[in-house]
Amino acid sequence: MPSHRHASLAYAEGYVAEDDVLVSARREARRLGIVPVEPGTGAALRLLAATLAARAVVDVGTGAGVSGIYLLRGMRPDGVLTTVDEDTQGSQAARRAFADAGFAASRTRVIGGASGSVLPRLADGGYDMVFCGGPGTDHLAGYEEALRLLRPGGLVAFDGALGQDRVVDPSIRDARTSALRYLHRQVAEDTRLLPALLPTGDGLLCAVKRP
Ligand SMILES: C[S@@+](CC[C@H](N)C(=O)[O-])C[C@H]1O[C@@H](n2cnc3c(N)ncnc32)[C@H](O)[C@@H]1O
Repeated sequence: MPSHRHASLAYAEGYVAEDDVLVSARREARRLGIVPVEPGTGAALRLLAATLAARAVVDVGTGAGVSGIYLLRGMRPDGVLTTVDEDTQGSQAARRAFADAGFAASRTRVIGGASGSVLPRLADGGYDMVFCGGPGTDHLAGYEEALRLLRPGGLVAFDGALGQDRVVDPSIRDARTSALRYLHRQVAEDTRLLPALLPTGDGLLCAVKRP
């Protein structure tokens, strides 16, 4: 790797500056022991939501609302973010962060519960984008649900896809890393999808559902 590669990646990660609302949501996440999306990943999510002119987005793993704020900032002004988390403290912090960011309560559906029980209740083909920001071990289930939830031309994105740089090391075979490798293969080979693995943050695996 060229000598400045790491510096370039760090530069890219911080390229889009975060405002006070995001800094405060990030601080609250840290206080609650939640790991939010990296700034570069957030900027990518906002970009993707804007490119889709997204009106309906699912955020799996609300955390303290950092990914949700980025998504809402990319969505259409009348768009609704459906965000799911089983942790009530994080969800309360996210509600406050969305209000601080100036979003009306009608723009968010903050649903408490495990993704495995909430996602099956959401409408088939009703969403422009699904962001899976929960644990990598849940991504496979998220992948199956996302294909059902997305409209044709919609996009799914998985955070943490590089598994803290463990995925590229073939000697590492723990369950989480193996599950991520399996997800990579499934998404790459799925003829219904057009994939790309973006090396932002801990890796953002994206795929568009072919129209
Ligand atoms: C990495 S954090 C998400 C951070 C958030 N996307 C952000 O950028 O602020 C992962 C979140 O997933 C939630 N989570 C983990 N397993 C879950 C499950 N099975 N169903 C719903 N939420 C889950 C955790 O409570 C945690 O808040």
